Amino acid sequence: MLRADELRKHYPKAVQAVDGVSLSLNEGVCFGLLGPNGAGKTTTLEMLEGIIKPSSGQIYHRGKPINAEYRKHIGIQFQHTALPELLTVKESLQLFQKLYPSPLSLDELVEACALTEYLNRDNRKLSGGQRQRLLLAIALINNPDIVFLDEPTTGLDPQARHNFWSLIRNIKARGKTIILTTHYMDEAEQLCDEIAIMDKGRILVQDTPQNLLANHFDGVLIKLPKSSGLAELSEWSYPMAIGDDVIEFVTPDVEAALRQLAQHHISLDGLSIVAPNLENLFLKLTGYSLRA
Ligand SMILES: Nc1ncnc2c1ncn2[C@@H]1O[C@H](COP(=O)(O)OP(=O)(O)OP(=O)(O)O)[C@@H](O)[C@H]1O
Repeated sequence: MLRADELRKHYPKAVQAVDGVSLSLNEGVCFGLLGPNGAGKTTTLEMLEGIIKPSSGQIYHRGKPINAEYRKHIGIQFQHTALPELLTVKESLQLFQKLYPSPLSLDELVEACALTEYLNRDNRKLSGGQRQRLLLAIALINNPDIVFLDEPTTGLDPQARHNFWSLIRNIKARGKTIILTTHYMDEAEQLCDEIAIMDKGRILVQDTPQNLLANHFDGVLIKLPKSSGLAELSEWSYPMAIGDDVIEFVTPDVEAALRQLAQHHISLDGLSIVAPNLENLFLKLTGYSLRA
């Protein structure tokens, strides 16, 4: 559906924002682009959307280099969009419908984005979650093949985020290819078939979340409070990550690790055993903690 070869973007008097990104996305996948602030996600997305030109590299849609036609096949939900003032949700959708030769009907948009209750509400009175749903409906108006979502749930409360996730799943079930950026690792784990983690303009890893975790972690993560004294031990088999309050290590053999802790008289109070998740992987690869 979409392929990018060796995309680079250099801004004058600035860093190399994107430094050789290649991607290949099949139809119907949900692809997540993750990375710390300034990693180059938005720049990559804007090149894939055809909004900015790469300094070098090429993008192909269904095997052909992208051109003016491409715009007709994509929908974009921008991170920051000003909605028309003094209009209701219904009037806004009708306004955007006029921009396209064969837009989706109001009923289809309202159903896809769960907007029935808010149709007659003034745009300015929408909550964060309702606003994002309207912006998603606007992105879907031309019935695109590919939908781009730039941090679609940033700033939403947990319930609104979960509601938005179910809309994205519905859109995916309609066969759309979805490309999203996010700072939320649980969002990527929930929604994405494939993810790429970027840093400093380059893709560090790209695969399914399951494969990435299986390839980077050999076992489970054991966490102990720092006060357990584990950090002070001179003889310990597993590499430890020591945080302000917590010590973590990965082990393929939980029983052996627990036996070792007991032999060293380390208290197991507050011990937890968890499966490593994308957040642990992100920290391992980039060394940054994530913005909430
Ligand atoms: N128009 C521009 N002119 C100059 N530099 C830019 C421009 N846009 C982005 N940059 C720089 O390019 C780099 C990548 O920025 P980009 O916005 O793509 O990162 P990001 O991963 O989307 O970050 P965030 O998560 O904060 O949105 C940063 O160093 C940024 O300052």
